[in-house]
Amino acid sequence: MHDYQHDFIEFAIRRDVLRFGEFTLKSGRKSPYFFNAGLFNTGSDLLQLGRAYASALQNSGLNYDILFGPAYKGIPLAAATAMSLAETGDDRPYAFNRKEKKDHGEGGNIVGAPLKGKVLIIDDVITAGTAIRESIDIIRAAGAEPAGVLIALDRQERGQGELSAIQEVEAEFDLPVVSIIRLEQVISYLSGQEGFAENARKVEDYRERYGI
Ligand SMILES: O=P(O)(O)OC[C@H]1O[C@H](OP(=O)(O)OP(=O)(O)O)[C@H](O)[C@@H]1O
Ligand SMILES: O=C(O)c1cc(=O)[nH]c(=O)[nH]1
Repeated sequence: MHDYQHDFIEFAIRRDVLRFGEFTLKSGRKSPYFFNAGLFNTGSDLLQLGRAYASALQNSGLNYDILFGPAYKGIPLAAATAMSLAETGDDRPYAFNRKEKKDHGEGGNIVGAPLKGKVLIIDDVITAGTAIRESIDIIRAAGAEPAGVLIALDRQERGQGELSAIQEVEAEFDLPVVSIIRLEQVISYLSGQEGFAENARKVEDYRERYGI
């Protein structure tokens, strides 16, 4: 595990973004853990979050021309990542969409840099893949091509079939999906921490049952 991944898990637990208990997911599954990126909600959270996304992106070696954050939650994520990349001397354009088309002012539903070349999509999580499919449609409609997807946590669990929604997106669009952390790293972190043994066991059991 890289330092930025270890630090990100501690950061997420500290901010209650990563919680342990019993949670019902969109899928109806009962999960012993939940990741709520909406609780990264201060300026310093955004700063640290942007740095974690930027580290994951640089570590991935992905080749891209522009960052794209799908409305709404992807917007601050793409902006924070672009700022953190710039801090490291890697100044990239970024853009985002409006959910509702605007017909006054400059019009259109893309804001920021023009969508050109290889576009990297940044979001918090992929559940069924709907937001990513919509982003790919937007990118292609602008004459650009998707380069990959960057998210915070990969839960590494099956969707309806044998694959996870992330694996389905990778296979359907031949597109890499990179995450800051994966569930297996959360488990490895918990296993090494005093006071987390019970949570580690429950998360491992869940992974046994639903994991990919
Ligand atoms: O893979 P999916 O099934 O699409 O689920 C994941 C998407 O859902 C959430 O956003 P949401 O669509 O709720 O919009 P928001 O960002 O405006 O909250 C989340 O931020 C992802 O974009
Ligand atoms: O599957 C979900 O509903 C889900 C899981 C999770 O950890 N975080 C989240 O925002 N949604």
